Amino acid sequence: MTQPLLSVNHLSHLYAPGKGFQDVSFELWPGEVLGIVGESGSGKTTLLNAISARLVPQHGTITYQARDLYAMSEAERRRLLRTEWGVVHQHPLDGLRRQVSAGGNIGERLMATGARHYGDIRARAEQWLSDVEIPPSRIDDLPTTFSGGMQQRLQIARNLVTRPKLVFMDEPTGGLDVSVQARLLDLLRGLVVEMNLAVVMVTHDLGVARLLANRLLVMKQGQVVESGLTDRVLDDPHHPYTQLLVSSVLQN
Ligand SMILES: Nc1ncnc2c1ncn2[C@@H]1O[C@H](COP(=O)(O)OP(=O)(O)OP(=O)(O)O)[C@@H](O)[C@H]1O
Repeated sequence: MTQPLLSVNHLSHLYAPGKGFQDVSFELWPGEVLGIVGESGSGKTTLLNAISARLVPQHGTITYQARDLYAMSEAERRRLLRTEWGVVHQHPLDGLRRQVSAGGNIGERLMATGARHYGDIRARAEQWLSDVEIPPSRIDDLPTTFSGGMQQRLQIARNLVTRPKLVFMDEPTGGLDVSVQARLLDLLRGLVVEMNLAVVMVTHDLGVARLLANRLLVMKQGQVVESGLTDRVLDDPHHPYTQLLVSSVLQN
């Protein structure tokens, strides 16, 4: 491919001075994982919402496969979110349907891409449950009966079943126990490579960023203060704020 999957150009959205993000630009290529890191309140989630078509930004443009995202109709953006894109929320129940079984949560996304045959849908849902290490015997159970780690794995299965090109993740391992987190990270890393997924991931955890992201944007008070390859940014941070972030992790 000779063009980026996603181009973000001079994007801004401010709720109030210093609250939101300002003048953010970057490109994302197929198969690339971009981590957005920075302290709480630096505008990471607001930025993620704007680039994933869930918040109309005040300024700037986003192009997805050379098409202006906000020149598309609302219906087209919604279709993208149901098919070629995925969104993994920090709190899994925000990204799952509580009243629908685990299998139904996965099958629903398949149906959005045209699958109609009940037996096939169920078989693929079972396969995905097992891929994300949920016993397929739980296929008819409601997600609310699952542990937090299982819910997060179900949310990942629901998003990836349509083989999306681009997935947005907001603190995908936040709020989970350390051991559950480590297994989930391994699983995610494997899936990202295997499916050649492009990912934009918000995290305040530099360990998660190091494991998953190829490139990082470091945000402070709504502005990108540094960007580059993950190893370069974390091993040789140039901006004093990045240096502070990295050293505060080392001291912990
Ligand atoms: N809907 C909103 N209306 C007004 N202000 C908002 C709104 N959403 C977020 N903010 C403010 O914008 C700033 C950026 O918030 P945002 O959630 O994007 O930061 P963040 O870096 O993701 O932080 P965290 O890691 O704590 O989630 C914060 O000061 C927040 O209070």
